[in-house]
Amino acid sequence: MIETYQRETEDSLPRERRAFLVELRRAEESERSCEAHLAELKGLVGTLGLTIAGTTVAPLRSPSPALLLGSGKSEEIADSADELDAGVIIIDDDLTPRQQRNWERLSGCVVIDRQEVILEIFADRAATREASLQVALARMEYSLPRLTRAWTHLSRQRGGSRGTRGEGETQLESDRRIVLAKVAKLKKELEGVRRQRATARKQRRSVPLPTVALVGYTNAGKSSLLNALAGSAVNAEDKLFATLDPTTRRLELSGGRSVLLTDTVGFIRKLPHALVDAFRATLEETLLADLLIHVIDASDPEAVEHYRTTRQVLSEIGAEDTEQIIVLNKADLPHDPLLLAPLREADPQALFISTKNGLHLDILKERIAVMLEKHTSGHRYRIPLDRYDLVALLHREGRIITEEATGQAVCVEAMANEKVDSILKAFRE
Ligand SMILES: Nc1nc2c(ncn2[C@@H]2O[C@H](COP(=O)(O)OP(=O)(O)OP(=O)(O)O)[C@@H](O)[C@H]2O)c(=O)[nH]1
Ligand SMILES: [Mg+2]
Repeated sequence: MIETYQRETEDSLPRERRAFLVELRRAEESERSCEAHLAELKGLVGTLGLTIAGTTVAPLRSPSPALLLGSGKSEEIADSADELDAGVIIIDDDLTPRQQRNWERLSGCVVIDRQEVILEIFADRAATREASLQVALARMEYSLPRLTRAWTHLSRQRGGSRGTRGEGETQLESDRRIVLAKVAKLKKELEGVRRQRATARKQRRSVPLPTVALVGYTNAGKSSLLNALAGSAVNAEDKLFATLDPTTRRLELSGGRSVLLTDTVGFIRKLPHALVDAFRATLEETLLADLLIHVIDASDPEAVEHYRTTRQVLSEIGAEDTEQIIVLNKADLPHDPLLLAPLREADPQALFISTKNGLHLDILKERIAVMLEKHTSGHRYRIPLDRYDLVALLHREGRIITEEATGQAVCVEAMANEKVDSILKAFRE
């Protein structure tokens, strides 16, 4: 069934900003999850600043190499887009370069697949040099086999210039060479930026605090949780992919313990591989963490699928074995306990929280402290006040867990390497 939208929004934007959305429904997929996917796609497309002229759900039985869908259905979709005056068709799946080209020929529209939608959003969001370079690289990797398309990127079309079509073999070859040269240049520049970041991380690590990374589906509330726990003001918005760069804050736990808490980029169903590759360095913050807090929007009917997607991306980057605390966020909103049962099965200790009203944040902090205990169990030293140089040494070279001044001595619980420990041996308790 083709669903159309009200005329007023239809008339307000030119044809090239009006999109017709196609959700594919595979045999094994339930109607409910298909609807949820379409709702998510609408959110993504809205984020891109396009108007939705109409939507349809097309059953996908056996994928065709030419158009993915059968030719009859494809023509029907192209006609609907035309009737609704949509200049963009968005298909919520991956299209091969050939399928995309065929679709554009068939419809006369710009035809965009899911990967490109996500790439475009990342491109819009990228604020730092590193994020911009990473996204640029991912986009080039995506566009390289698609150089014969009428428009390489939506943004170009948004900018109003249609770009010249790479006509003929020679034009295509020179386009390829240009793109490859750009890729090489970007990679080199990225290397430089990453080296800087590695240095920054090393400096942070030289105050060796345990690290905790917030991970989860986009819009789950990771940045909000960082703000609520660490009292910071990281950008948290009802926007998909509000965060592209990791932000780290110090979090004080009970008993004078501290940890470093890092907010990271959100994940999404079918996250383009090119992006996972490009963001590998950023995602390293997750990989190197001692503990992950997996944030789930409990009010989202797709919470379980979001959980699985996040697990899958974590395993893609090699962080699947890192210990996790599952938090079911937005508990202040209505949620269905039955729907969430698989999550409680995966982690019987999964904790309902709300960053909005502060529910259970104290318990979460306790839980973090307990989980990190094993990373922080060191020795207790009783250091006389006149040997404050040794306390300073521990501060410099070790990881302080607790510190307390008592009369003539300072009692420090700390992790230290063997060398430092041997210097302090006489003061061990
Ligand atoms: N009702 C309610 N809303 C919340 C809660 N936590 C976060 N939100 C809202 O959810 C939206 C997304 O929050 P963010 O913290 O930006 O989510 P994120 O996981 O960082 O998202 P990305 O950076 O896009 O991956 C915002 O509009 C928040 O205000 C909560 O406990 N309850
Ligand atoms: Mg965020």
